[in-house]
Amino acid sequence: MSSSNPSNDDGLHGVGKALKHLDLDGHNLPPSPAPSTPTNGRKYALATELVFTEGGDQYNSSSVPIYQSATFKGGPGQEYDYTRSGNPTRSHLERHLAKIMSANRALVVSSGMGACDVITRVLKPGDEVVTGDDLYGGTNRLLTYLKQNMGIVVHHVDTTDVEKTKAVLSEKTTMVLLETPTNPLIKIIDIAGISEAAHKANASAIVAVDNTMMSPYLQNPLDLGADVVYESGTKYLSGHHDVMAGVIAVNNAALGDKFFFMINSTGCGLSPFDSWLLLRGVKTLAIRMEKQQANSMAIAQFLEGHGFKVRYPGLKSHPQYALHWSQARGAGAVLSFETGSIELSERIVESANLFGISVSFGCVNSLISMPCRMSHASIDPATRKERALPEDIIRLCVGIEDINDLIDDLSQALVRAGAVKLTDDGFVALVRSELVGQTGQTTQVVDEP
Ligand SMILES: Cc1ncc(COP(=O)(O)O)c(C=O)c1O
Ligand SMILES: N[C@@H](CCSC[C@H](N)C(=O)O)C(=O)O
Repeated sequence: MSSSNPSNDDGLHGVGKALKHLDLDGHNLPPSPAPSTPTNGRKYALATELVFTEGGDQYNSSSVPIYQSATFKGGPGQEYDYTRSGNPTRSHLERHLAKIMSANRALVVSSGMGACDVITRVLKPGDEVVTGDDLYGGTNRLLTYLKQNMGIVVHHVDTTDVEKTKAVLSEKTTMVLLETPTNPLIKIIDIAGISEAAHKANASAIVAVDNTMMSPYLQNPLDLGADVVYESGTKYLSGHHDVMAGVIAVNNAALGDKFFFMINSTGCGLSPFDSWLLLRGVKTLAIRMEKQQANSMAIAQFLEGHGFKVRYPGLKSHPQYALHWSQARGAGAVLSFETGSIELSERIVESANLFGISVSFGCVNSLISMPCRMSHASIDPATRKERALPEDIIRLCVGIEDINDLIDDLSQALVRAGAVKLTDDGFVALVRSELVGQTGQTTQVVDEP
């Protein structure tokens, strides 16, 4: 790896020149692992930028080296002294992510919830947060903790409705925290509309968007007026369920510095090896996402075509189809559907074979889960009811397997679970009145949301 000594910038790889433009915060960084494009913004199409990195080390390594070192020798003034504060492998990943997230600065931490923690640490007692009524269970849990223990006022509103959201925004609003599509109800939030309203109510309000469901390949909230975008890198960015990570990206340098301060102070920066794994995963994001969405669309159409109520923004029946496509470039690969009965949903989930029963999404393997029992179990039943989260909802997180195998697997699970009745043309979902007492099971029909 080149040292910070300018005499080593011999121009052989153009690294010395590129450096002048490397850091938009004005830091004149040494030629340690450089991003592929020496400017913020992209030179190539996103699919190309995802794979295009130039390490610039002295051996021209094709893969960025893992600097598995806690400390760096040298003394004051050097760029890296201690991995909690900074590490070349992590820096390379951060610069690469900034480029693909349309940001001036990206920071990587040890999980998506770690990212949410870093962002919400800027809040002070008395500050007000406006957020949605359908949120990942862990985010809801952290916000509830802040409300109950840290004196933060948290408003949960139906953020699909800009007018209802405006009604709770005020000069006291310090942060607006959005998810779109939401997990697990796949509701769509107008990022530009709410960002504008939030900044009108309080010019210094921070609009933070959890972009985990879409990834930077499909949606760039910073381009739509958000101040912060964060993601669970555990999902699409890495893609193989072999690493936990969180990513935060901003254009505002002061905000970036505040988040870096928190990361260095609390020690949640991503480890060198996990940074390397995430960088490797990001390179295949485009190809994975294309295949996962194509499979998801086919599955959504299959389920809807057989009479199930499906929530997926790729379907024209999605109530916010137009809004979603006005701000995103694809529908993603998470969909949910209802059966009318918790027991029936359980039997479907247990009858699937290729769809593994697991929390999380964004992996190359397909997954099936019941959010109320799994990812969202930390939201108490009364709150779930209040927020119209159907107890029977099944979430499918679609992978890259062969689509015929996935549809066969799902068909068998639906038939084995007794969720469908056979017709001359194949099968169709049972309607609620047909569910009561079917196949001798104790099937309790859940209320229509
Ligand atoms: C939408 C969303 N945001 C954030 C997180 C938190 O990510 P992590 O599990 O990496 O902490 C998750 C899932 O865990 C999620 O589904
Ligand atoms: N036991 C975990 C559950 C993780 S859920 C992971 C993911 N966000 C999903 O939606 O499936 C916890 O309590 O956080």
